[in-house]
Amino acid sequence: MSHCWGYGPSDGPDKWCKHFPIANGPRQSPINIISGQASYDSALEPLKLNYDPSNSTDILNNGHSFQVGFVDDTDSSTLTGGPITGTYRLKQFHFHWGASDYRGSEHSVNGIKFPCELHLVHWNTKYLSFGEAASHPDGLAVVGVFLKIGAANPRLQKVLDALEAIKSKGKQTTFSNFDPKTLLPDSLDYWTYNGSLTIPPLLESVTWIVLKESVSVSITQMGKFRSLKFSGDGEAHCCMQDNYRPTQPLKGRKVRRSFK
Ligand SMILES: NS(=O)(=O)c1ccc(C(=O)N2CCN(Cc3ccccc3)C2)cc1
Ligand SMILES: [Zn+2]
Repeated sequence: MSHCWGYGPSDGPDKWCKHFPIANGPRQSPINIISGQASYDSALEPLKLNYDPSNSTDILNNGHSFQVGFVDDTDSSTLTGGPITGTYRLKQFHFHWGASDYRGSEHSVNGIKFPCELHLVHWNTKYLSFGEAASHPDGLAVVGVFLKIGAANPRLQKVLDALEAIKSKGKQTTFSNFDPKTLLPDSLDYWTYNGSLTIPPLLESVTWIVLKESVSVSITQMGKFRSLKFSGDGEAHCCMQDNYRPTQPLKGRKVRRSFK
C-alpha cells in the first residue's frame, strides 16, 4: 500500500498540490459550514439509506485511515433521495480524527471542529464502478457525521473492538454483519454542497451530505482510534491521528440545508 502523500510535515495536505494540482481547484473539500449562510431548499428530499448488514466484508488499515468495505455489486446497500438523483451504492465507510479532542473532523460548523468525523462513501450506479464514477462530477455521494465527546457510544464498539487486529498499515480482517445505519443520529437533517474527495486524488466528484446532528463518542473510545498506526509492521511507529484535511475555500459555492 504505497502512498506519496500523508498527513505529516513533509507529505501533508499543504504539499498535496505538488502531485495533485486539483488541490487548488474550484470545488475542494472539506469546508467550514457557516450555518447562517446555508439557504433552506424545500426541494431537497429526505435521505433514504437502505443498507444490508450482510454486505459488510472487511475492515482495513489503509495507512491513512481505516475503512469498512461493502460488497457493491448489487443495489442492496444504497443511498437515494436527499440532494441526489438516482441510486448510489455504499462502497465503504471510514473516519478522520485528531490527536486532541479539539480537532479531527474535516468539515467544521461556524469554525467549530469536532474530534472525529465519519464518512459513508457511495457511488452513482449510472456508472459501472466506483473508479469510473469518481471521475464524474455527479459520481460520488458522501454522508458525513460528526462525533462529539460525550457518553460512550455502544454502536461504535464493534468497530472499535476490531481495531485490535488492524493496528498497522496493510492489516485487514473480516468484518461481517454490520449495519452502518446504526452509526447515524436520530435526525437526518443535512447540509449539502458540491465538493471533492478529501484525500488524493482529490477528485471533484462528490456531492457532500453533512448531517446537522452529531453522535457521541467517549474520550476512551477516541483513544482507540488513536491507537492505530500510519506505519506498517517493522516501520518506525507513527500514531494514526490528525488524519484530516483542513477546510478549503468555498470559491463561490452555495451550501444548502434540508431543514428550516
Ligand atoms: N474522505 S472522503 O470521504 O472524501 C473519501 C476517501 C476515500 C475514498 C476512496 O474510497 N478512495 C479515494 C481514492 N481511492 C483510490 C481511487 C480509486 C478509484 C479511482 C480513483 C481513486 C479510493 C472515497 C472518499
Ligand atoms: Zn473521509
